[in-house]
Amino acid sequence: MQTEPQLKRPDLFRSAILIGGEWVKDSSAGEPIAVVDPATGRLLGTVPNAGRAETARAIEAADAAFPAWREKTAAERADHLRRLAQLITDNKEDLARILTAEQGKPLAEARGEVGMSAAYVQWFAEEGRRIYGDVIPSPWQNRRILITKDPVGVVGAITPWNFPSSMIARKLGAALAAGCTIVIKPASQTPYSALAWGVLCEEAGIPAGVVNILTGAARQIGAELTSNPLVKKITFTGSTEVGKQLAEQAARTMKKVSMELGGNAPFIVFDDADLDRAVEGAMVAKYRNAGQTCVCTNRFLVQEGIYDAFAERLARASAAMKVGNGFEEGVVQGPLIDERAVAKVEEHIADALAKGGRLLTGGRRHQGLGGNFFEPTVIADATPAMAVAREETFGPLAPLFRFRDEAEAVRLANDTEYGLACYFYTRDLGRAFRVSEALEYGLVGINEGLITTEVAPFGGVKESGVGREGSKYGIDDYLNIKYVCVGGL
Ligand SMILES: NC(=O)c1ccc[n+]([C@@H]2O[C@H](COP(=O)([O-])OP(=O)(O)OC[C@H]3O[C@@H](n4cnc5c(N)ncnc54)[C@H](O)[C@@H]3O)[C@@H](O)[C@H]2O)c1
Ligand SMILES: O=C[C@H](O)CS(=O)(=O)O
Repeated sequence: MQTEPQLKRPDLFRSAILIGGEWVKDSSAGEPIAVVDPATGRLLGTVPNAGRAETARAIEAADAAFPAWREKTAAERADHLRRLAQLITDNKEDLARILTAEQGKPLAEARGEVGMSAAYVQWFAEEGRRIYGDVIPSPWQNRRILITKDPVGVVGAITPWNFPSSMIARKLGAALAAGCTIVIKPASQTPYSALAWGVLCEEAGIPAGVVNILTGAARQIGAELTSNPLVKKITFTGSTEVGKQLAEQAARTMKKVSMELGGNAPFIVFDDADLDRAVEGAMVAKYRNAGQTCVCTNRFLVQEGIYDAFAERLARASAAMKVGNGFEEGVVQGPLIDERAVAKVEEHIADALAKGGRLLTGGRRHQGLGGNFFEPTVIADATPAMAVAREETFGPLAPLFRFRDEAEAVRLANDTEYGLACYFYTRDLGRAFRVSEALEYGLVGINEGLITTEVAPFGGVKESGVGREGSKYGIDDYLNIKYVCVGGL
């Protein structure tokens, strides 16, 4: 039995894909895909299983829509994006309920994600009007040098299940503001948030073909997006493993790529830290979205002088968290996305305990709830030999590593192929600058555990990806720079 969420606007809950302004149920890749509520296991509905044929049609529709969309003025495109941002805000409750139903996060977090989504769209509505070029002093008397920035064209976007709305906002907002058109493939676990975006894009007056949304066979859709010569850019958010595959595929037709990939965030607590602030920051940096965010702390590095006090406080706060269905009042941690995610957390815990880790709280599937629910877990005496030191857990597991001095903390923090987010707590100003400058990461939180905002560049270094989303930098990846030399003057 289908149990779609209760909405004020049931029309936002779409089980069809959007190609060239048409809602269709074509499924050339096989049977429609079942979407289940990760909290209850109940069927929410099915969505089309699109393959290469539908993807090629969507790319052609985006290509056909590109000339007229790019010819609009930046102000005209901004009007559409502002209307979209307002529609997202006006429908926040329904969009949040769809998000919690398919992804599981607590409703309060889902509302926050939808709010962030509107903020990204609003931000790029404004940024699109500030795509400035240059006039460069010419080295020649009779020539002038002009620099313009042009939209790249058709964009292929592939997004993850953990932030099914805001990961679209960061891409769609920048792409459309730049004058590009887009084909989006959301994760099969969470398609409904993306399809609701399609409804609101239509209501915002965005012309048919500018935004196309496909659900279906990831490999087939990805293969078409990365190989079709009409697609000029690929923007991907997801695991490093898949990101590398897509970048390799896209290289064969030299497409621009933006890659927002995996992380292994260290959270460093120095002896001089404000302990209350450090614990408060640790809770949000670890347990947001049940630990399923790319910027979640994966390793706690705690200086030996404050180690026991921090460990005791973090374990106590973790044990006090209310775990349950995201629709339930007061719940602060929902289910993990699926059985595979639960198994990975269990593997990391078993490995840590087998290698000398000491369990302080949690450590197992939630005894009362079962299913995909997992107890917030803190393990002390973690060491670099453990899997959690190198692999992204992507769940509610907090391993505590001990260090002696600043140099060791920096060495441990940087000892990873990832470089997305990191956090550290100190009240020493000199240390704040020394450590921030030494850490090899794209995002640094000093005495803060939640730093994402649309006004700042989001992205990583090393194997956490390339490119930046949000901020004044986020639109650059959707533009080509053109040098015009005007001669014979
Ligand atoms: N850096 C960021 O901003 C950011 C944000 C969210 C998630 N992530 C990362 O994403 C991962 C978790 O998300 P996930 O499990 O959805 O990642 P994933 O890489 O498994 O999937 C991401 C998207 O890629 C699609 N996909 C998978 N294999 C594909 C293929 N061969 N060809 C084309 N598309 C393919 C999926 O269907 C999904 O839409 C974590 O590693 C997390 O750190 C990073
Ligand atoms: O999972 C990755 C998201 O980018 C997290 S955030 O909400 O943007 O910080």
